[in-house]
Amino acid sequence: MPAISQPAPPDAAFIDIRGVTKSFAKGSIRAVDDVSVTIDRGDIFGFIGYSGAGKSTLVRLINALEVPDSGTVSVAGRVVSRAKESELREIRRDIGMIFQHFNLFNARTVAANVAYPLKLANWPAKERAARVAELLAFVGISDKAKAYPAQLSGGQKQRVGIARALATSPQVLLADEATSALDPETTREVLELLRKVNEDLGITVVLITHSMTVVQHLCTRVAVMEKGRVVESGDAHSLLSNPRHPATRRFVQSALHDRPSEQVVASIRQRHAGRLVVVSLAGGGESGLDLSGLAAPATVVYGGVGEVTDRPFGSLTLALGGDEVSAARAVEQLRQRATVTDLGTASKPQLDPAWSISEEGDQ
Ligand SMILES: Nc1ncnc2c1ncn2[C@@H]1O[C@H](COP(=O)(O)OP(=O)(O)OP(=O)(O)O)[C@@H](O)[C@H]1O
Repeated sequence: MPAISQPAPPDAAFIDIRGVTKSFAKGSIRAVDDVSVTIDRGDIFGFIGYSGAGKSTLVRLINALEVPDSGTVSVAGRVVSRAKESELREIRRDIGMIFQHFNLFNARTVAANVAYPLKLANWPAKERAARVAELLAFVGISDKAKAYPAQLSGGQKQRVGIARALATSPQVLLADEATSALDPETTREVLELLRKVNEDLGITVVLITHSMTVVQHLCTRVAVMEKGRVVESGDAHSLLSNPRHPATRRFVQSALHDRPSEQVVASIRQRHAGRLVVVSLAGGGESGLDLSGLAAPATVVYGGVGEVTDRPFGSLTLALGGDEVSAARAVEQLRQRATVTDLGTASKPQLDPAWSISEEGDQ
């Protein structure tokens, strides 16, 4: 291994992005704006956010396809953001990447596509063939070794992409919208394969997605990006079940439709005079939220529930009946069991503007 001139700071995380800014068009587009994120070894870390948020640029900074204007990026103990040309090949061998449109060589067979990085790394032909066979078996397409990409389905093409990205035994796999071109069934299969890459091979997976499904099924940690900045980050389950930033709320809402907009609240109030509360399943324990034994009768009037990393999340809006005192007691009981947002009554509404998601804001 060639000498690497710049070791990462001693306290650096496995992937350590510190104060990174990257602009384009002579500084007029700030694609990544003072971002600091740490990713631990073994994480499945998702960058989420809408188009143009800066996700791809950030990931391209991790494998040194872009150089930051300021800040540093280090991966597995070395600074990649200022690596010399001579070091880049070594660094990229350690960081595999897969793409939305697979980026396969159409004129080469599956086996030749997977062998390509090994050829670049000067592996002898015999060892190359053995490694390719091993990789194709791992991704489950041994029978397609001699096929050409045009003869494969989207899911099979992404399996080839994954096998090729794993060829040189990287420590990190970057996935840029890797399932966006696939149907839901194939998406689930590819997500399972990525989980296997993480669990069986111990590879840290960093993915970019605008899909809640991907985050729900795969990510252990997430960072939400908006306008070049990371606006919220943390453990996937707690962040998605208790989103604080409006961008995160919109993201969860777009998939789960669990929280009523102001307009929906107004329409619910026409049918229910009592107090409305939104209870998040985040605090409801591993198995869900117990609604039994409340001091006031509770009617579910809105909500959405799903799973993240095999634990329930989402929220339910309840209309509490009975008198004011029993409703207040029921709210206290609910607060013992879950995170509660009190929307008040029609005569005393308490809608927190920061919490609410207007129809306009939904994307
Ligand atoms: N090479 C470039 N030259 C000029 N502008 C760029 C370049 N790369 C990215 N940008 C701009 O930087 C901003 C962030 O782009 P980026 O692709 O990182 O966002 P994204 O969140 O990945 O979005 P998408 O999901 O659409 O790819 C956008 O405004 C984009 O147009």
